[in-house]
Amino acid sequence: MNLLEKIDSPADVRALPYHQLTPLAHELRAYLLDSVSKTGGHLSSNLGTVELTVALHYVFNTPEDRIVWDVGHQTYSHKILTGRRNRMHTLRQLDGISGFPKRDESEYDTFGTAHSSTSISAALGMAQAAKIKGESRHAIAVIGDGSMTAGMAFEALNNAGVQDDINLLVILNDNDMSISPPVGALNRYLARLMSGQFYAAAKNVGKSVLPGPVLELAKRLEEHAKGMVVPATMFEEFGFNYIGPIDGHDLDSLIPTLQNIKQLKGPQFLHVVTKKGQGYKLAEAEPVLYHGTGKFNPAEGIKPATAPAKMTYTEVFGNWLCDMAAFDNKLVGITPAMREGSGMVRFEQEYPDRYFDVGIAEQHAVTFGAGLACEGMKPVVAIYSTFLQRGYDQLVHDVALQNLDVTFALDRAGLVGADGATHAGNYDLAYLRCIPNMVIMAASDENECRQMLTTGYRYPGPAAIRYPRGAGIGAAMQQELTTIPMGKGEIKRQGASIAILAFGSMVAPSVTAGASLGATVANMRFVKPLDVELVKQLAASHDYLVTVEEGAIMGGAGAAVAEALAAEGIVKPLLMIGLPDKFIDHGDPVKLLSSVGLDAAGITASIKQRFGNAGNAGGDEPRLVVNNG
Ligand SMILES: Cc1ncc(C[n+]2csc(CCOP(=O)(O)OP(=O)(O)O)c2C)c(N)n1
Ligand SMILES: CC(=O)[C@@H](O)[C@H](O)COP(=O)(O)O
Ligand SMILES: [Mg+2]
Repeated sequence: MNLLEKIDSPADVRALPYHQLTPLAHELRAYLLDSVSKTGGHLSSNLGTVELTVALHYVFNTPEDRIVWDVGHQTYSHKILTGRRNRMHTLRQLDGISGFPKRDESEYDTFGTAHSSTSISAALGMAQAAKIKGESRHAIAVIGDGSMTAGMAFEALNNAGVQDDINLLVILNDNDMSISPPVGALNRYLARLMSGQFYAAAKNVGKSVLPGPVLELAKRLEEHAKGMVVPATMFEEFGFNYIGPIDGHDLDSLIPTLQNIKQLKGPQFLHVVTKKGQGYKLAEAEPVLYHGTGKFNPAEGIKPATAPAKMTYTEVFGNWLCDMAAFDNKLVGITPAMREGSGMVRFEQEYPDRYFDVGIAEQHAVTFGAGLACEGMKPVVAIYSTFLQRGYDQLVHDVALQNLDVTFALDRAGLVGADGATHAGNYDLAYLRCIPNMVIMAASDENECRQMLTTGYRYPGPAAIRYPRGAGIGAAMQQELTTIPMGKGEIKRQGASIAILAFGSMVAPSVTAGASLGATVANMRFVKPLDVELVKQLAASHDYLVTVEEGAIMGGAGAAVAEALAAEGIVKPLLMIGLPDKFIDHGDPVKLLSSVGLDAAGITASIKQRFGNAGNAGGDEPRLVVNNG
């Protein structure tokens, strides 16, 4: 490890003699594998970008020259080379380094990423700023083939391609993988470019349409071109100077090519071909399995997971989807490139004709579902809460406004842990609740999640069911596809003085807190339509009301209760417990929930702090203060 230990910044990389760059890359890959196997994290994408990272920091004057990484999950080598090698053991842990680039973590992290396909837009902004300020820096966007499938990437290409005098380089890291195998026409196009068919086709076209002397010239060019690259139409049509495809693991290709490109003006597009998992055979063979890993022994590889004691909500969804598909042939399942994460592997196997992975294209996923619903199909859009933010206008404008029958299965609702603030599903209750026609449910356990999915699916309009990342509470599962009464909550425990109105994942800790306080606990189930009668009943029979949700307090479920009380003219002390108005960084999800008071102890403490000991069994006689104003 003697070379890597000398690297505290990219300047140290640039000071190395050229012949030491390949050994450095080898050491970097070994360090990466060792470190991630101990902490967990994104592995196969990082293994695939070792050489590209070394070459970029060697050729460009970082951080003056800006690198924007897309999705940003492949930046561990970048972090190691930019002074964070000794912090890699804290990766994605509370107060540790992020798994994605973060501006407040390092000057070399020029743009915070993690949601895909933002890099070209951001790099273009940086390039334009440099031009306006008369600065000669380069702006480089490194974007994967999966991330290239998002519309935002093409919005940026379209805009950049007509700005001829900027220093912008887009590097397409083409490993022919998303998380799952990539989908769509772009992947086929890139495969053609890589396979050389394009080159061969160009050669044949030359022979068939060129007259004598010009054909002779073409033949000479062809000989010359064999060692070069064949311009690809699409990226050139967007106004970029296209170079590639070149081997993204060969420093002897990467470095001179980047050095040449550095001398060019105007938008440049370099197509590099890499292998996801490069250099670690097990990851090369199974890049999906090694996309996001837990801790494992690299000598043995990731062991098949032993059946967990409790089912995950993702598994509940995946099983429900297959069960409902068997029952209803109008069901179609849609995922924006998250087949594994959303639990749809079995559904694809069993219902391939009704399974649609649309690529990293959340906007399209939602409106594609709307189109299906117009024709009487029953689309289920399986989408992480955070990624639905990408398809928000499509949900409002294309689904809710037309009151179309689309079901949204919102996984990763609430805090997600290691991925941190960019992936937290904290806002869906707030951003959905204000949309007319929406039904919004929050599952309190695995069985209720199944029932809510059925309820939402059978509801003839737009419905969202939110559930957290990870395992449930171990609830017994009913196999029947049963529904729950629309808009109705339920009392989980009867107490006095204090009533806790809990939503979704907060029901279980609220029941524990309620027991210690002698409080009543309601599982509200629906954020919309809210069970207003239950709210009124609890207000009439208790002195104090508390709402608890794993979502932003602002505009969330508690706000719905407050609005209902106000609408009914009921004045009652109300404490709203939920996620505060700040971004919550990465860390262990249990510790994160505790840090914001969203566990039983925290809920109890907040209630005691606000209402004193009113909650002790018995407590004051219930008083109803009605605003007769
Ligand atoms: C908007 C958005 N949707 C989905 C994801 C989840 N996601 C993370 S990485 C990834 C695949 C990215 O593929 P690619 O860009 O080719 O990078 P690779 O992993 O192949 O290096 C996806 C879908 C995301 N980060 N952002
Ligand atoms: C980088 C990215 O966005 C995905 O890989 C994400 O990290 C998946 O999250 P889960 O691990 O919760 O499925
Ligand atoms: Mg890829």
